[in-house]
Amino acid sequence: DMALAASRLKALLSPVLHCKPTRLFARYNVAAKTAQLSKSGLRLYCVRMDSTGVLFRQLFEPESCTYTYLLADADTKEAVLIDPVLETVDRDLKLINELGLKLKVAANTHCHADHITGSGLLKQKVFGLKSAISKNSGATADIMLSDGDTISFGKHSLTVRETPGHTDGCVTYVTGDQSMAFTGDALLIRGCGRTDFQQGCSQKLYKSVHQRIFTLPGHCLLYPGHDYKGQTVSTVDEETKFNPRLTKPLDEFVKIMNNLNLPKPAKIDIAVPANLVCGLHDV
Ligand SMILES: N[C@@H](CCC(=O)N[C@@H](CSS)C(=O)NCC(=O)O)C(=O)O
Repeated sequence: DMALAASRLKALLSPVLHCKPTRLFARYNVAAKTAQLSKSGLRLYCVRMDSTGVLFRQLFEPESCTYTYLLADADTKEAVLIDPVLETVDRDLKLINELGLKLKVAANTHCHADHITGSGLLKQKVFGLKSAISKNSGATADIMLSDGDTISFGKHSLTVRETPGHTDGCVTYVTGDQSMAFTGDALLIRGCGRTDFQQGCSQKLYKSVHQRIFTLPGHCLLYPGHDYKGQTVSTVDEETKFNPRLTKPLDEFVKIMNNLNLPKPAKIDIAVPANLVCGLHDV
């Protein structure tokens, strides 16, 4: 009957549309709405529960335009938080508690320069929580990650791919089925992380993206560490076709990166030292 057909269609379309239909409207003109949304206290996030039973939330911190990602095993309730932000720790914990999840690991994609990580404060608030960061980051954490390491949550896991270039310690976290990758600041949607401080190197970044991210399956969903225009998700196929920087040959890419002329992140002088020790609250 019609109801059954409609529910089957919805189920079929769900992974394609990715967001709950009501949230799809928020995708349009999101840049113009971001300030308004944050003022009204509404959370801008994307929802997914795929057939493998990974529960997923994309959370946004509007001051630094940082994405935090929550992934959990829907059965065991074990959860991982990628790139938590100090200012939104209570929001994240509220959601984690509402969903009945057990937060096991707070994993950073790198030592951030623009905001303070929430890992240290989370460790104070969640008994047994472990922090994780690349061993090449210069920072301290409970779990020091190397290429190929995995972070498990229930029957699921994230695999570490080292993607240096924005910083030496940048990593991309890839789900076990390679359907999602969390690229931090190595690859942004139609952009990439800057390479003008913290060991930044445009040649290294180009190699990382081409060899470690663009080699993932074309349908792999790419979730960046930031977005300044309201974009939420991309795919390997899309970025290999439309990324205005990384589709260029290496020499042109290097020229683009040398001429970005971006102002220094406002919080760099407090964020970097704090993030070397897991945020203001220490490991
Ligand atoms: N205005 C922001 C900093 C914006 C910025 O520099 N973003 C970084 C990632 S955070 S270090 C970046 O790599 N941007 C690339 C780009 O093309 O925009 C602030 O003051 O915090």
